[in-house]
This record gives sequence, C-alpha cells and structure tokens, in this order.
Amino acid sequence: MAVVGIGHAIIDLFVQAEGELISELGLDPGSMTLIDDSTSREVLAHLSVLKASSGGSAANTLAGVSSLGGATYFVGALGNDQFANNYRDDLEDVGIVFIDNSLDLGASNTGHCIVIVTPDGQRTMLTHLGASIHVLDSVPNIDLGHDAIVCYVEGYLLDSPSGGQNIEAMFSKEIAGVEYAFSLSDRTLVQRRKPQIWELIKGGGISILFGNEDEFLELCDSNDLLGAVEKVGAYVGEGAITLGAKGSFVFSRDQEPIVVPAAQIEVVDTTGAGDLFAAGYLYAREKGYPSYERARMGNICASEVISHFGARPLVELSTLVAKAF
Ligand SMILES: Nc1ncnc2c1ncn2[C@@H]1O[C@H](COP(=O)(O)OP(=O)(O)OP(=O)(O)O)[C@@H](O)[C@H]1O
Ligand SMILES: O=C(O)C(=O)C[C@H](O)[C@H](O)CO
Repeated sequence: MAVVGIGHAIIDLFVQAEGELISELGLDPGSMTLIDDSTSREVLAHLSVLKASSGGSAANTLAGVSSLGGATYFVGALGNDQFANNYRDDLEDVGIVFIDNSLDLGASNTGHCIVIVTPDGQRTMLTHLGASIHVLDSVPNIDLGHDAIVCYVEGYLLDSPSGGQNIEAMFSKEIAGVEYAFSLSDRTLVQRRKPQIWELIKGGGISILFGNEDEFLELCDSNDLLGAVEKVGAYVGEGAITLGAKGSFVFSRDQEPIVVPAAQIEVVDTTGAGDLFAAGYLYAREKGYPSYERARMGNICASEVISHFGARPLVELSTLVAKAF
C-alpha cells in the first residue's frame, strides 16, 4: 500500500505580522491568493522572512504519511533553481519518492508561497505558482506496482492550466487497486472552481473527500453541515471535514456522521493543519482502523504541526501516535 500525492511543489516563506497587514493587503484572513512574481517581490520587500521551508499541500500530507511509516510518492514540478534542489533534498530526507511530471524544459523558478502568520496562529497565503503549474501538463502515471494505492490530489491543482481536465481524465480511468482522495484546499478556490469540483464529485471517481467546514459549506451553498454532507455523500463514499479547534467530522456510507474532538494544544501556526490531518486519516485508513480512529489520528498529527512554525512535522509522527494507539 502506498500514498501517491499530486500537488504544487512550493517553497513556503514564513513571516509574522499583525492582523492589520492582512487587511492592508486586502486579503481574506486564512485564505490563499495567487500572485505574480513582481507582486511577490513588492510584498517581500516590506517583510522579513522568519523561515523558508518546503511546503505544498499534498507534499505536506505525504511528509506526514512518511513520518508515520507509510510508503509515499510525490508528483510535482520544480524550476531550475536552488529552491528546486532544496525541495528535492527535503523530499528525499523524509523518504518521499519524487516523480517530476513537468514537460517544461525551460528555465523557470520554483513556486513559492508567502505565509503570513498572525498572533492568533492563523495563516494567510500569497502563492506564486511558478514552475509548479506544470505538474499536470500531462496525466501522470500513478500505476506504481503497489497492490493498493491511494492517490491524493490537492484541489489547488484546479488553478493549473490543464489541472481540471487531467484530474478528470485520471479520476475517470479505473485502475485496479487505485482509489482517489481529493482535498477542497481553500474556500476561495471552491468559490472559483465550484462547477469543476462538482463535475469531479458527480463523476463518481472520488473515494475520500477532505475539506474544512467553510469549504464544504461553500461547495454546497449552504449553512448546514449535515445537509452539505448529505448532498456530497450521494456521490462520495467517505469524507472528513475538519472543524479547527472543534476537531473533525467524518462521514461514510456505512454509518452516521461522527465528530471527533481535537487534541488540546497551544496553537502557534495553523499552516498545514488540514494537510497533516489528512496524513493521519489516510495512514490510519491504510492500517484498517475505523472512521473514528482515522479522524483521531488525523487530529493528533494536525496538533503536532500547529504547535510550531512550518507545515511539516518536526517529530517522528510514528512515535507520537504510538502513545495514543
Ligand atoms: N485550535 C486548535 N486546537 C486543536 N486542534 C486544532 C486547532 N485548530 C486546528 N486543529 C486541528 O487541525 C485540524 C485541521 O484544522 P482546520 O479545520 O483549521 O483545517 P484547515 O482549515 O484545512 O487548516 P489549514 O488550511 O490551515 O491547513 C483540525 O481538525 C484539528 O484536528
Ligand atoms: O495550510 C494549508 O492549508 C496548506 O495547504 C499549506 C500550504 O498550502 C502549503 O504549505 C503552501 O505551500
């Protein structure tokens, strides 16, 4: 069994700032906004970077699965710069096999994300996709010789040129032993790409759907989470909705939805919370645990990543979860 993640390969540049900066920049707190290179330079000229590290939503999830002990592959696209070398090294260091799916042979910069963390631990992101947008230039081969594969696709990819089309092509092609998981990624992304997301959902190729409460409500144009779950559950067998400090909510065809409380933790930086939740959930699922335990492992993994700056775990998650399982 292995987890294959497909996502934007992004270097995260963390800065700390007061909430006023978010309003000065005209941003929606907690959201991800796409920016071009020159805007990125302008913003960075006024800020000091506290920490630069490898990120990207799906890759963060794989770092979590790998730290729990699972086999992982990352399909992405990097530029021709030092950031690309660092990114490759970081993947290798945590045991993730990199599959470069780019058809772009020209020199370009690796994608980066300015992650602004405010005193409440909330993160707001400005992303310059750079070379990462080439990840779905073609439909990747994810048939990697394992008897079972969960292929985890981040919703952010719908912002890449052939993203929607090639995700649909992947989801509609049945491969023995392969299941697809999809993450809604960001409320504003759901707003931008709603018809495309519904097409993917209604196509029936998604086995597991991840997202936070705002993303699910936005997707269903609703204020009622149970109603949203019913709507989505008609097409998707299983899903997990993260609820921030309230924990997570899991649903599946076989049982009533359940809420699983969050770990008690001092929040420093919420970047990667949803990504690491997905890591714990997928690993527990791979190990055959029932829904409640999948979400409980997700909550524990998320609690580690939000207790420090950065979107990747700083401790071995296998050791951390061993205390609770
Ligand atoms: N304040 C908190 N206390 C404890 N756990 C938390 C807290 N905030 C988040 N978590 C954990 O992280 C998980 C994901 O959080 P959240 O619902 O905020 O996801 P998200 O919005 O996708 O996060 P992000 O987009 O920052 O990755 C929650 O299900 C919970 O387990
Ligand atoms: O915090 C999140 O929701 C993330 O998905 C993390 C970022 O997308 C990622 O690290 C940016 O590179």
